[in-house]
Amino acid sequence: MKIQLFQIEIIEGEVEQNESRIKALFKENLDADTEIVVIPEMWNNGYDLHHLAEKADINLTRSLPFIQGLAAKHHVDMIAGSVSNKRNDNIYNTAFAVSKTGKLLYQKDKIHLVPMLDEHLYLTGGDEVPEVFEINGIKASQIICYDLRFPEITRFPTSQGAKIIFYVAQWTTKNIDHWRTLLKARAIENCVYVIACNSVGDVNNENHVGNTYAGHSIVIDPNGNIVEEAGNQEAIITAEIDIQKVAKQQQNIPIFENLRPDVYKYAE
Ligand SMILES: NC(=O)CCC(=O)C(=O)O
Repeated sequence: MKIQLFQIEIIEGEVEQNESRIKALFKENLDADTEIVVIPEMWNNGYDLHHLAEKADINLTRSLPFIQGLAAKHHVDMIAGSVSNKRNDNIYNTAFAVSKTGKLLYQKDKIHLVPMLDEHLYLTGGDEVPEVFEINGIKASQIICYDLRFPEITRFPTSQGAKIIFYVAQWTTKNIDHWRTLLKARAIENCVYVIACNSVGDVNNENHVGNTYAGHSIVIDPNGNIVEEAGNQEAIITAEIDIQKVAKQQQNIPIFENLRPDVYKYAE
């Protein structure tokens, strides 16, 4: 199965510009036999957090039809990154996925808000754990950026049978080693494919000047091997994955048979 990741710069506060860019990439860079396209976190406004009250989407009324139109036109399933999204007087960082027929396959809010980008000052965290859903006939789940640091929330969909975990991100260069190490760990500890799409470009959030988004979008197989990885500039990753490798790895290392939730605990 062929998957493409669009590692792009998100222009902060410029929804129309970001939409036009994504549209153009579909026209110019999508391979005819690609089954799933992945785009980064917060692709509508980026981290233009001061203006989210005016600029965030409202209950996906703009972003969802935009992605549905692209998916249907290009006949491809979409891991549609995430967008800033107003709902019930709160603003969330909402991930979603759409099928090639335009069906909304999945929608969840980022749970843990990233203090290093002041997200917690402007957004509301979701309170539902990511779950498994089916995309292109394969069980998968979709997790947003900083939530990668909390392994429990990957374990839930993988224990439900997810074979691919998609991470959508605007992860910064300060912690690029964490990005690569944690993504590898999630693949190895769950024996699944990890497919992670990051952005590039400067962080313009005024409290974080000098920081940049790190790129290094990556596809990692269930044994922790890197299938494809981008550098720190805009790039399209094209990767072929063999989903049978998940079952083989889970037979070789039967972690899901050996789980002991009756023993695991947290300190109060
Ligand atoms: N957008 C994010 O959640 C950024 C997370 C990040 O950079 C990190 O180090 O964690």
